[in-house]
Amino acid sequence: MNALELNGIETRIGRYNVLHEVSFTVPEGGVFVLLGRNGAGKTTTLRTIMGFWTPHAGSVRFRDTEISGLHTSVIARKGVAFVPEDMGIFRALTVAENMTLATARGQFDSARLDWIFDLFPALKTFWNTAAGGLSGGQKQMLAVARAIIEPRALILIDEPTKGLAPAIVDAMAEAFQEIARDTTILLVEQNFEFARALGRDMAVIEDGRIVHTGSIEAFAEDTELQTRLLSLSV
Ligand SMILES: Nc1ncnc2c1ncn2[C@@H]1O[C@H](COP(=O)(O)OP(=O)(O)OP(=O)(O)O)[C@@H](O)[C@H]1O
Repeated sequence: MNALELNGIETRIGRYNVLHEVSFTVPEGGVFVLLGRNGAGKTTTLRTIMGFWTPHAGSVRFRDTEISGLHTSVIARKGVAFVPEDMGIFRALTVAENMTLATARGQFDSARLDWIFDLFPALKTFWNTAAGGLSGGQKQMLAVARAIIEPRALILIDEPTKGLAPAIVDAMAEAFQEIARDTTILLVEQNFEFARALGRDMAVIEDGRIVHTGSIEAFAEDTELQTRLLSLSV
């Protein structure tokens, strides 16, 4: 069974057709990377999966359930979480309060919380600090921690390394590797080295269309393809 399958997705925002026949399959387990230039449609794809946009055609299957057209809260309850690019944290609330709000019943499973503290020790250190006072990397860690405080089958993460220092990016990569042991991650990234360190399979989106799918290692070795699709030179 696959974690996620998009088939012929068309998403319209206002008068604009943003996604055109978007199809790709995310296997269960590990990290799947969606790459693309600015404005290519990566965020719209994640928002469509999460039910913030309803596609006017096509299907989104999460495991064996059709989820397109369902309300975001229903999709979340089925085990899908979203870490948006703006992180969606409450700056005036403490780390503890941000985490509590992300739980299903306002209570922590203590073993799970310990696991999160091992992944992101800064969250334990700043547990009673207002989230607005955290560094950019710590805010991103909080955003990811909120998404995994309850067990999830699939998390959608939008450009988590944007603007972060290299040492923080390395810590994030380690944490994602651990998270991906029992959760499928669909990662939108522009940092190809980060994506490559984590990912196994990938898709490239351009002008709202999927223009390439395959293994990330094959893509990493094909510099001509990278330059053509992403203007990358690695
Ligand atoms: N709410 C909106 N209203 C109108 N147009 C939108 C909206 N959201 C996205 N778009 C348009 O859809 C296209 C895809 O945007 P999207 O944010 O999905 O791209 P992206 O690949 O995530 O880019 P970035 O890397 O810059 O975040 C862009 O042309 C954008 O202007």
